[in-house]
Amino acid sequence: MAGVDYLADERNKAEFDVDSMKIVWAGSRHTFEVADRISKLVANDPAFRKDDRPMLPRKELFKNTLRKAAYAWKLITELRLSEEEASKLRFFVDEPAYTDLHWGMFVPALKGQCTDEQQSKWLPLAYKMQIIGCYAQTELGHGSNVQGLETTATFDPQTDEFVIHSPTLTSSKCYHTVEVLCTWWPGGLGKVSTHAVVYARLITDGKDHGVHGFIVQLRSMEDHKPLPGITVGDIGMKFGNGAYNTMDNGVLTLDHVRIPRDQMMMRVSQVTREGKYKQSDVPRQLVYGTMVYVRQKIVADASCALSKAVCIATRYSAVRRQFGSQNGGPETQSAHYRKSYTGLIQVIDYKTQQNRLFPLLASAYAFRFVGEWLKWLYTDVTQRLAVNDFSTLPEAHACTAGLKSLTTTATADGIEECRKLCGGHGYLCTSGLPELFAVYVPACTYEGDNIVLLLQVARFLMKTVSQIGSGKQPVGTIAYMGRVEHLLKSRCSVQRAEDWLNPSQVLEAFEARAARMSVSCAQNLSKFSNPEEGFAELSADLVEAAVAHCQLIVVSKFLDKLQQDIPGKGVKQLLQAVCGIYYLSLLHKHQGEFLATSYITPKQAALASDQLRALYSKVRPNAIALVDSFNYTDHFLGSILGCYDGNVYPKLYEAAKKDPLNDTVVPDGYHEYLKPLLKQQLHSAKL
Ligand SMILES: CC/C=C\C/C=C\C/C=C\C/C=C\CC/C=C/C(=O)SCCNC(=O)CCNC(=O)[C@H](O)C(C)(C)COP(=O)(O)OP(=O)(O)OC[C@H]1O[C@@H](n2cnc3c(N)ncnc32)[C@H](O)[C@@H]1OP(=O)(O)O
Ligand SMILES: Cc1cc2nc3c(=O)[nH]c(=O)nc-3n(C[C@H](O)[C@H](O)[C@H](O)COP(=O)(O)OP(=O)(O)OC[C@H]3O[C@@H](n4cnc5c(N)ncnc54)[C@H](O)[C@@H]3O)c2cc1C
Repeated sequence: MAGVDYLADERNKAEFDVDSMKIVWAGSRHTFEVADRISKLVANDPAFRKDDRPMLPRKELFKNTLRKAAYAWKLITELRLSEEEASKLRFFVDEPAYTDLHWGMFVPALKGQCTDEQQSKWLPLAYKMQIIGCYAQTELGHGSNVQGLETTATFDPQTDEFVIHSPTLTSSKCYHTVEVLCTWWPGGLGKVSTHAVVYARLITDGKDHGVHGFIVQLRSMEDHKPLPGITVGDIGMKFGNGAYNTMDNGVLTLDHVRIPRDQMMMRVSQVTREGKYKQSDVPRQLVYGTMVYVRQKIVADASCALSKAVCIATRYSAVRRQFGSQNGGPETQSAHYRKSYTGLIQVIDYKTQQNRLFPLLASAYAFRFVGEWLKWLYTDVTQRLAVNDFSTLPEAHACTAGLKSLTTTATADGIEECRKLCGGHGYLCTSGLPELFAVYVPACTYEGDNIVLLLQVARFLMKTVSQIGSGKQPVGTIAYMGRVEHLLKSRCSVQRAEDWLNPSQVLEAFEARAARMSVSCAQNLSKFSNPEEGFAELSADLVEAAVAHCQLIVVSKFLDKLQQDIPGKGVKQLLQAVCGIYYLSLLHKHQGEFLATSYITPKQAALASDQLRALYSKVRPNAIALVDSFNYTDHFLGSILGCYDGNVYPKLYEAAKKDPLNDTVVPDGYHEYLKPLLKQQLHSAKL
């Protein structure tokens, strides 16, 4: 039944202005309008079809991605799209591709690590895609430990060149196996990139200066063949069908490959014509700047992935009915469902479903706002660096690392929970959830393993605690440590469930928990004579303290958002309820920590749970409108269960009919394998 909106009754229940919420979600009216226009452009163009991805063999899948990327570029140039519109177009095409790495890492690395002169040479080529680049840092044997990379860049003063060399095949002493030490993983490297930013140990005059970035041409601009000394290829199939296999993650060995001296990225440090190593007046850590940039982007992206999953699970939970009486249904049902499902319960009305779904819905909003704030922080630190103010760099590193870890872990887990929330149908590829999970889950690993990144946050926290009382006042996200004495002895004043809606009370609860966990770790660390040994021994506790600190940041940025002027009928009130669900569900989940640090009592924890249930009831009638506010097209969602009109069952049935296995009634292989088997059983039965 074309045109019927099976979720119309749900939409009519909304108590807030959805159009205004769409603007809040997008960040501004302008951003909303761009996203709305570009998403429809993509959705209406059959060239961007993506429902066939799980069924395509790798080569075809990959060729399709090349086709889509080339077509997208054609549109971008022909329609003269702005940088903002072009990046939205790539986003809504929604297919991992070499372009993510070209625009997402190669170009930012050139911008952040090259001198002005180098940028004026390389950036115009990259902007016009006359060269395509990737970010080649990770090696087969070294990913997290960047300082341990083994590729070398040795300066040859005779020729004014660097000789880039991957360690050769070396015999491993144990097991007598051969260990290959090469670059491994970079996206876009395997089959596409003409150039790479390669990270290698800089050697001048026999001295090792640590890891630096170099621009290396990989392939001929004439025939795309690897240049002499370069061996390059794809690393093979990854998790899931379709999914991230549209990306050519690659392997690279460099056998004494020569590049001109001016292809060392020289913003942070330089090598002179004479081979002298010079360090600029900037911290060495700026060599890692591209990772800080991308981690910030990944945080913003987490809310997109989680909101997609939540939109699917919420719409489907309103469509799906289980149990209940056959006689007399809730009065809000649409005519269609009243006829066929009278009295059956929408699964979204089960409190257990709400208890799993609504905190994820709230997390999607929370990550959106913290992502906005992190973008501001990143812009701020970049402006400071430009005028040699490096004071906020450690905080920016801790925030990007910690929030990248927190949001990607919660998002990956959340997508999987949404799959389960959709019952059996969630397991179908047509639900969109298996592919979303398979594409998303490596975000917990790339750009820094999430545990490794939390340990960076923990180091920052321990450093801050050790400086308390030294006169150095902590600022920014760590300012609460300046009030540590108060936070260690204060007690929660909540007496009624509604008191948990008081922002300053909530903030103090999260600050007290984070401060107490950090201080407790610091006290335990001080018992070790060797601090590094202590850090390793206590690392599990340190990770928990880091998580508490990062959750505090997300909660505080959500509360800050609510201090702003938010126009639109009922929008602010709904966001207050959503924010409440975010922090109260965290409080409930980590109750043990809030109780163990003695800031709250068991009675206050119970009151928090009461308030949380009340907020579920407030959000329930608004749930569909809250996910409609993401403004996702059916194309972008890529899910039958999440389709806008809620007409799920006929669509599932039609999609199943189109599966290649249903091309024939009798399957291929029947005559070879089934018939003889069945005949044999018939024969033995007769005997
Ligand atoms: C489908 C994509 C979807 C969404 C994304 C959206 C947009 C993004 C676009 C494209 C991305 C697409 C796909 C992703 C592709 C993935 C790419 C990659 O994975 S690239 C490789 C990334 N690798 C890593 O992240 C490695 C992790 N390791 C590290 O970062 C560091 O080595 C580590 C932080 C672990 C360093 O530890 P440490 O032992 O302390 O080393 P070091 O001595 O080097 O550090 C000393 C000193 O420096 C501080 N520090 C460390 N890092 C930074 C930094 N980045 N910035 C500032 N400061 C830093 C460290 O804290 C320490 O400080 P103190 O001395 O203690 O003060
Ligand atoms: C899909 C995908 C795309 C990628 N794209 C790129 C790319 O474009 N360019 C690029 O250069 N790289 C890329 N990578 C590589 C990625 O950056 C690394 O895999 C990542 O940084 C993790 O490093 P690792 O693989 O060495 O993990 P490992 O460090 O080997 O992690 C293994 C385990 O050890 C634990 N561990 C490691 N160190 C510690 C520690 N100090 N303390 C406690 N636990 C520890 C980890 O928590 C983890 O559980 C990509 C990876 C993936 C999966």
